[in-house]
Amino acid sequence: MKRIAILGATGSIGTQALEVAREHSSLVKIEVLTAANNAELLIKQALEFLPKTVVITEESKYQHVKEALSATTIEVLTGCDALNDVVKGASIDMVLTALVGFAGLEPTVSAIQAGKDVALANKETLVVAGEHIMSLANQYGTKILPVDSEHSAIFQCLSGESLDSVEKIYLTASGGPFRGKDRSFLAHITKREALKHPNWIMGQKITIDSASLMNKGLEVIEAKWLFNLSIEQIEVIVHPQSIIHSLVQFNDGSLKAQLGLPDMKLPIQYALLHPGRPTNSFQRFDFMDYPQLSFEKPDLETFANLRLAYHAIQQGGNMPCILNAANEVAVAAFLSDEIGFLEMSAIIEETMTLIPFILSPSLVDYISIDREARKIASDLVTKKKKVYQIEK
Ligand SMILES: NC(=O)C1=CN([C@@H]2O[C@H](COP(=O)(O)OP(=O)(O)OC[C@H]3O[C@@H](n4cnc5c(N)ncnc54)[C@H](OP(=O)(O)O)[C@@H]3O)[C@@H](O)[C@H]2O)C=CC1
Ligand SMILES: CC(=O)[C@@H](O)[C@H](O)COP(=O)(O)O
Ligand SMILES: [Mn+2]
Repeated sequence: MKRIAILGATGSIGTQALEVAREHSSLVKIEVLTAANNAELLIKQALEFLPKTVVITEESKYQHVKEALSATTIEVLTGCDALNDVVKGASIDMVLTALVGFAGLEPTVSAIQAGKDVALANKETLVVAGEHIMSLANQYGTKILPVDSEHSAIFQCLSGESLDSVEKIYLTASGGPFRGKDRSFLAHITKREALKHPNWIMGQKITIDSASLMNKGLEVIEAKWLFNLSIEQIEVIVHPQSIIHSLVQFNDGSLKAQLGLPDMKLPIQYALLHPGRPTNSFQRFDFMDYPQLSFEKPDLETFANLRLAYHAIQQGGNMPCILNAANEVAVAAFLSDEIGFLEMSAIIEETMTLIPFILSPSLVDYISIDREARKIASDLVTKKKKVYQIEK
């Protein structure tokens, strides 16, 4: 029985992880569930899975959750610091980081330091501090199991192989809803259009990241740290059908790919139950539904965010942290109709030029770098907001 804490249980990954837990109730026991705001869903989940502890980080929702669970023995905690404590519980084997954004970093560090394996969905953690996280996992002897579909694919392709035999990897990208469009088109798109991913149903932040290709940029950085690769060994290839989830090319030129329907339950199950592959009732692939799989080069001129992410990781140091923070601010501003789609890249690029470069930040430094980058990016949003409102 794997005893699991799910951070971000009410989100897209969190709810699908609970579907996996339902499917494999004899193999998975849910010990902890957390949410930020969605008290009603958290309560419903808690009453079904009866975890030891739940956390609602938004303090104003605490009393409501506490009262709703008063007839049970479930412990109810609140506040962001509770996430750092709850992952250390003696009864937990693995922590699934399914919360979104920089907020994933500290609980992941706490989980590793407590010797817990991490099923990592929260890619922002590795974008910000990948080198630290991987060396911490090494130091504490814990495993980092990728949940992100591309990284799960690479992880599966590497099973039984030596990392030394990898020539390069191909990270597949759907291209998002605006594949093939130019910048004049992107200047006028709405958030409704950007939130329509062609193949995946996901949380709002990652869906916008997919539309801008920032998601692929974050994934390049995530792959670098997870698999100890140089940036030159990571190539993005657009594959609009999202059936091949990524590929590894070995030194002899041979390629291995992992394929499947675009369904996150598969990589979630693989991470939670690794190395097992228990059977399940999930839908099977039918080749006749996909007679053609196609490939294209990504358009780095139109989709500047992918270029900026490559630039950030080539520079290293605090740059990926700045990129990530500015992106989180820009995506939130786009989602609240404060700026247009193209302004997101402009804000990220400008923020990256305004913060002094630091080559080797400590884990603690990342908290202040993130804060500073958010402040600068927010000021840029305020400036651009005025122009955007006039032009709209
Ligand atoms: N969705 C997908 O298919 C994929 C997602 N990922 C990655 O997985 C992570 C989660 O994505 P996704 O499930 O789409 O996101 P969602 O927005 O759907 O869910 C986020 C979850 O985290 C909680 N949360 C949000 N902000 C905070 C915070 N500051 N502190 C604590 N908890 C918080 C939310 O609670 P509440 O509901 O109460 O707001 C919710 O439970 C992201 O890093 C994403 O990039 C990777 C591959 C695929
Ligand atoms: C499901 C998953 O892993 C997402 O990260 C997905 O890859 C997004 O699709 P894009 O390829 O459009 O970014
Ligand atoms: Mn992905």
